[in-house]
Amino acid sequence: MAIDFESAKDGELIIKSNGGPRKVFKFDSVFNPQADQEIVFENTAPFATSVLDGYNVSIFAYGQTGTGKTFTMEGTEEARGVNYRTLEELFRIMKERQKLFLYEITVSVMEVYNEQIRDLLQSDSQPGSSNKRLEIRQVAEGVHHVPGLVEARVSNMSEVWEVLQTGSNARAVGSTNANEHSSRSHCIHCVMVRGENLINGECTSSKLWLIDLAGSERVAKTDVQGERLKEAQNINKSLSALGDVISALATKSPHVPFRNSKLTHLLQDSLGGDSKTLMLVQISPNEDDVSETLCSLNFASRVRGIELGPAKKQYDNERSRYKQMVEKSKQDAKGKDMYIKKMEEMVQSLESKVKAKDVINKNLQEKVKELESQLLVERKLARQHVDSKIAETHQQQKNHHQEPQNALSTRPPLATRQLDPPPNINSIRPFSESTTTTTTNIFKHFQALKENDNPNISSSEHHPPPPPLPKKTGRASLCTMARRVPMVPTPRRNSLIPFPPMNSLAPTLPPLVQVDSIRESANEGELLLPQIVTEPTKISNTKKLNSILRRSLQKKVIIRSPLQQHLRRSNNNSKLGGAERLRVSITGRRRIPKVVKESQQKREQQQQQEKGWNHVWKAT
Ligand SMILES: Nc1ncnc2c1ncn2[C@@H]1O[C@H](COP(=O)(O)OP(=O)(O)OP(=O)(O)O)[C@@H](O)[C@H]1O
Repeated sequence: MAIDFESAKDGELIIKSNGGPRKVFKFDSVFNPQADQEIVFENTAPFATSVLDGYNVSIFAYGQTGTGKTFTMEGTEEARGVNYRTLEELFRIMKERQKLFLYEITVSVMEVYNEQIRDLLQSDSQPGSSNKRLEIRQVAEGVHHVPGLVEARVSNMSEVWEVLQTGSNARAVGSTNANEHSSRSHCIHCVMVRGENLINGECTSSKLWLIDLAGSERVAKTDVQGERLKEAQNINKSLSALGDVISALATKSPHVPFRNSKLTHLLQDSLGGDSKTLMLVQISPNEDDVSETLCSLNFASRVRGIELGPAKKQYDNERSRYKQMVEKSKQDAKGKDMYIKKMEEMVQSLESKVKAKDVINKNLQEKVKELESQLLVERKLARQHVDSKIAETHQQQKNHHQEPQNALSTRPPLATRQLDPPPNINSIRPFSESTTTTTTNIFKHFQALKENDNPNISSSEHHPPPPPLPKKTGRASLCTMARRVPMVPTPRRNSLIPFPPMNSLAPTLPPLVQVDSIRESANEGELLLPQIVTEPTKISNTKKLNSILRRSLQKKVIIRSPLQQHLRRSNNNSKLGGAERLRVSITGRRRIPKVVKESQQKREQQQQQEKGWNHVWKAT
C-alpha cells in the first residue's frame, strides 16, 4: 500500500511511492478507510455552531474522481453524510437556543455544470439540462448572490432530507471508467441562517456552503470522449481556478482571481477572508492512483496553509433596522389600537347616555299626553256641569217669568206698536250687570231691527214702518261668530291645579242666557231675554261663571297645537252657529265711565286671585 494509514497519528500522513521518496503531509485529521460517517462528522460539528453564531462557513469535498466525495457529503439513507448531519446539528443547537435566539433556515441547491449555474430545486429541473441560466450578482460589498435561486425554508429534518434528495436527484451524473455514477458537476448546497437575538435584538445572516466538487481526473487515463471529455475539461478548468485562488490567498497576493471560474466567483465570500473553511480531501489508497493522490494532498496542504485571519460575525444591519422599524410600527399600532379602543368605549358611553335620554323624553312625552288628556276631561266635565246649571237656571227663570211672558204675548204685534225710545247707550252694561228692564228694552229694540231687516217679512203687510231710529241709539247684536281669542298670550294654567269646585259654585250660579233658548225664541218671533240678575251677589256669581266659561274657551284655544288649531278652525267654519260660538255683545257709542270700568276690572281681578286663578280676564 502506498499510504501508511497505520502510522497516521496527529494528522500526519506518509505516502510511499514506488521507488520515490517518502512524503509526509500534515493535516488536522486523517481518517482511515474504516472510519464511518459519524467519526468524520465529529470534526465537522463545531462548524455548525459557528454558523449559528453568525459566521460564514464553507465545507469542501475535494479529491480524485471515485474516491468518495459524494459519499462523504451526501452519504446514503443508512449512512447519512456531512450535509445531512450538519443540518441536523444546526437544528439541535437551535432547539437548545430557542429561548434566546430565533432562527430561520433556508436551503438552496445548485450545480456548476460546464461553467453554468443550475438550480437543482426548480420543479422543471432535469439532470444535466440547462433550461434556466442563473447569474452571480454582487448585492453588497463582499456579498454575492444568485437572483432567482429557490430558497427552500426548512423547519425540521424531514424537510431537510426531502430538499437534499431533490437536489441530489437533479444533479448531472455520468458514467466514467473511474466511477459508474460520476458527478459531472460541482454540487453546492447553500444553507442560509438568519438569526435574531431575542435579548438584545441583534440580527445575523450567515451562510453555510456545502460543496461536493467534481472529481479531478486525467482525461487520458479516464479515456473520455465527446460530452464526457467536454465535462472533464470544464471540471479541470474550474478546479484549476480554485487552485489559483487558493495559491493567491496563501501567498497573500494583491490580486485573487476569483472571477476566473463560476465556482470561485460563487465562493468568493467564503474563500475571501471572513469565513471559516473546512476541506475534506479524499484520496485513493490504490497504488495506481498515487500521482493523483499526491496532487490532491499537495492541493490540500496549500489550502491548509492559507491564513484567512479571524472570522467575522455577519451582522445583518439592514435586518436589524427593519426589525427595529417593525418593532416601532408594532408599538405605534398598539398605541393606536388603545386609542381606538378608548374612542369606542367613549362612543358606547355616549350611545348609552343618548338611549337613557330617549327613555326620559319618551316618558315625558307620555306624561304630557296624559296631562293633556286629563285636562281635556276636566274641561269637558266642567263645561257639562256649567251647561247643566245654565239649563237649570234658565228653566227656573223661565218659570219665574211665565207671567210677564204671558203679558207680552197679549201685547199687540211689535210692528204695530210705537217703538220705545232707544235705550240710552250710556246705560248699557254687560248683560250680566244690566237691569232686567234695560235688557228687555234693548232686546225689544233688537227684535224690531231684526224684523225690519228680514226681507221675507213685509213690514207693510203686518206692521207699519217703524219710525226712524234716533241717531244715538243702543245696539244689540246677536251673531254666531266665534268669539275672538285675545292675541296676548296668556300664561298656561298648571293643569294639576283643579278647577274651582263646581259644587261650591252651583248654589250661587247666576242664571245665564241659554243661547239655544234665545234662538228658539227668536225663531218664534219673540226674543225674550230672561231676567238674569237682580241682586248684587247674583251679579257677582254670574260674572264668575262667565269668567270661567270664557277662560275655559280661551285656554282651549291657547294650548292647542297648530295642527289642532287648524282642524279646529275648519270645524268652526263648518259648524257656525254652535252654542259655544255664539257671541252676544252689547256695546254703546258712549264709553263706559273710566272709573266704573276700572273698579269693575279691579273687582274681577281680586275675585280671580281669591280663587287662585292666575289670569285676568279682559272683557272684550
Ligand atoms: N467510505 C466509503 N465507504 C463505503 N463506500 C464508499 C466510501 N467512499 C466511496 N464509496 C463508494 O465508492 C463509490 C464512488 O464514490 P463517490 O461517488 O462518492 O465518489 P466521487 O468522489 O463522488 O466520484 P465522482 O467525483 O466521480 O463523483 C460509490 O459507490 C460509493 O458508495
